[in-house]
Amino acid sequence: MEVKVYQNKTKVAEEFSKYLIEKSADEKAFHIALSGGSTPKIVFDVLAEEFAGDVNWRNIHLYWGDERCVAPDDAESNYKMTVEHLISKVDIPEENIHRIKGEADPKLEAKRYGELLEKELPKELGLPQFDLVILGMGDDGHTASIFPHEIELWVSPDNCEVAIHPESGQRRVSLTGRIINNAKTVAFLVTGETKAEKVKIIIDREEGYLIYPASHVAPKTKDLVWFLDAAAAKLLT
Ligand SMILES: O=C(O)[C@H](O)[C@@H](O)[C@H](O)[C@H](O)COP(=O)(O)O
Repeated sequence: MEVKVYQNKTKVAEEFSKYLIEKSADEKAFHIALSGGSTPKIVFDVLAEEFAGDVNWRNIHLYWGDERCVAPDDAESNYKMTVEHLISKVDIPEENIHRIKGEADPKLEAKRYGELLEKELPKELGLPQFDLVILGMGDDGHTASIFPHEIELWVSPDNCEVAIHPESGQRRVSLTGRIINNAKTVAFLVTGETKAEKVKIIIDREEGYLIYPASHVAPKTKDLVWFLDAAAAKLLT
């Protein structure tokens, strides 16, 4: 595991953009699962506005680590956020975009998306393998849409599950641990002071850390990188 700390969100976005460019430089398909939330917005803006010319978008295939069960034009949609902050600004072929259909029946969509991963992604150890999974972490230590109150979803035998947000009750389709931990690389993008406590507990594996889904992110390749701003990293020694 590698922990990279930068002074602010913009610097995190810039350094992650450079990291992505380096990782995806080979002339072959690069399959990425994106996260939702507010941190990626800044990263996508910087990537699209400052580094777009350095990425071979024809090789980039976008997927989502989770999606809210809403229409694709709903303000809550991770897909809509990604279109606004990234996809609308770069020359990525439409056929390279594999959204989770938030408007569909959640159970049926979790099944469909799980089958899509089997079909579209290369296999490693018999499971679909992403080149890169980008994750955020909630203040409660959730990641993707695996929340502490449903942590058993992490070990589901399926590629995707239907989760429920603990406060809003909103349903979501989420990748599960078997896919996330089968990725070649996992990058956490975590910023802001509200994350500092969980970042410390999880990275330093303090007592009780396993109740947080983010603590179960452990790619078999060991290639796990935390991109943090100083605020989220402030309790790390
Ligand atoms: O759909 C989502 O909301 C995300 O996938 C979620 O897991 C997010 O990454 C965390 O909630 C952190 O969000 P912030 O980046 O806004 O802190």
